[in-house]
Amino acid sequence: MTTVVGLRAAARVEDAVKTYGLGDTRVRALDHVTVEFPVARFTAIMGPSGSGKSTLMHCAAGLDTLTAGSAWIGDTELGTLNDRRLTVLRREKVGFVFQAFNLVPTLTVRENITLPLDLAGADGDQEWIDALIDVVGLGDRLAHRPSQLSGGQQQRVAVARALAGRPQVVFADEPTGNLDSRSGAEVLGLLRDSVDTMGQAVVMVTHDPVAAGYADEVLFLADGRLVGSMTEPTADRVLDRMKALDARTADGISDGTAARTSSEGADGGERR
Ligand SMILES: Nc1ncnc2c1ncn2[C@@H]1O[C@H](COP(=O)(O)OP(=O)(O)OP(=O)(O)O)[C@@H](O)[C@H]1O
Repeated sequence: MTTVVGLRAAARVEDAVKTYGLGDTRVRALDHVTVEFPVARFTAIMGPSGSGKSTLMHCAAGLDTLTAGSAWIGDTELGTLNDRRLTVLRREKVGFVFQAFNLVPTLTVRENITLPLDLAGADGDQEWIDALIDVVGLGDRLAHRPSQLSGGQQQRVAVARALAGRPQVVFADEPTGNLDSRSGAEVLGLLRDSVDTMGQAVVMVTHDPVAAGYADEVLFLADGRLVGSMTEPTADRVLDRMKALDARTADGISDGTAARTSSEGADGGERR
């Protein structure tokens, strides 16, 4: 089992198994995965297509349920919550950033940013909201609707919205997938800043080695298993590792020993 010495977990899954379908069509999307997402750390999840990245993120974020094992946000095990309490926990403790921005088209920029707080009936910390608006650089666009913004600006609104309620953890699913490289860099810089200056926990699924290079640690999945990790990643090193994983997947190599332990993961991948 993975252990993170001295780092508090904002979210974690333990011995997570997720299967889809029945009989011949049964797919094991997660195969006994144990991982922690610490406070004040930016974790990227990478792996070949179909390796289980989205499934891991969705189950860790309470958007989907595990077949076996447990998922936790802070001290709360998600499997113990009914639908209503799970919805409240997601609203109060989790921030989401999606590839497609998912802003509400009829609301202004400011209304989109404060939406999670408004839904929770909370006033929020206005100073904090103003600071966020400042950081995302959209102070002169607050009365605009999303359709009046560029893709990069829309995603910056989405990041501000995810951070508005100071959630326990932010999950970002391909947040730069629809952006050009400059806008992508701005969004990744914002996520990075939220980790460095606010101690935010950020978990990001990405196919992009450059995006993964912004993280503190990259976790690699293959065939539903955690097969390695890399701390202090660079785009080049991540790309090399992905090439090796893709080759391994293409060869159909699955040696059954992929579940990671704390000392596994090349490149000094032991978790800090
Ligand atoms: N709702 C579903 N029903 C059946 N099988 C599913 C479902 N969702 C995912 N799967 C299967 O589970 C496995 C993992 O899928 P997942 O979407 O988590 O992979 P991924 O690594 O995010 O892939 P990609 O990089 O292509 O988005 C795949 O084999 C996929 O076909």
